[in-house]
Amino acid sequence: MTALHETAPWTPGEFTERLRAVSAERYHDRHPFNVRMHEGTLTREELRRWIVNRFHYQRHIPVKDALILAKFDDPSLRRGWVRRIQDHDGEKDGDGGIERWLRLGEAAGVERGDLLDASRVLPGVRLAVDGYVNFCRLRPLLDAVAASLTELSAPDLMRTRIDAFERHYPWIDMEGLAYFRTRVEQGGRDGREALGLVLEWARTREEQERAVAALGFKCDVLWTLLDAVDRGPGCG
Ligand SMILES: O=C(O)c1cc(C(=O)O)c2c(n1)C(=O)C(=O)c1cc(C(=O)O)[nH]c1-2
Repeated sequence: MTALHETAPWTPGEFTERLRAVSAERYHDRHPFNVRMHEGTLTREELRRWIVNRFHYQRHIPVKDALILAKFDDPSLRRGWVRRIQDHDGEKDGDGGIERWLRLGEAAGVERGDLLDASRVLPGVRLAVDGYVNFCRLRPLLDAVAASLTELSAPDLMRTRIDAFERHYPWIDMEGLAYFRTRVEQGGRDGREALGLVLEWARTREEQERAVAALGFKCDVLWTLLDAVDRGPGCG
């Protein structure tokens, strides 16, 4: 009896609560570096270091989404997911999220070439991003899609970030914030879509727990990335 009860699947409401609890406890909005960013106490050098290193994450998002895309066998699901790649890569040169992040860099005084130069990326950031890409490459579809559910928390973070940048970092050209403005809507839509898929696919308790663990792993990726940025270069 007890064993049966223990392994009974959560209701959709309970499952959603579990997922939201992971983000509430472990999302990178609570990281000390992010807290300082929003308080307005980052130096120019620290903010530029974050922009350079986060670009490494940004440019790998469409790569991990292509790996996820290859796991779908349903055309309509593929059609939905391919839009995420287009959001980042744009329809043509000069479009899309990666281009907007490059403009964010320029608005903060970082040359495009320095953003594109992967040799400037901190080792911890490289490992965190590799970890996320490989997770999506190697794990089942459910786990890979569940890992993207941090995006449920991203729109609120974007709104707070836009506000903090406008208030505390007037030396950044505000045109550069277009990346964050676009992600408020895109992130909300992506998060809702991914949640619908995860609720539909994870029917057993074991699958539900795997989804919760995947989201926890992704929170660790984002947290570790900020740890590395916070610590900064080890030498030089
Ligand atoms: O700046 C952020 O705090 C933040 C967080 C996240 C996230 O929560 O994973 C993403 C993004 N930004 C983002 O810009 C983005 O394109 C994105 C894609 C994904 C994903 O896992 O598919 N997360 C995020």
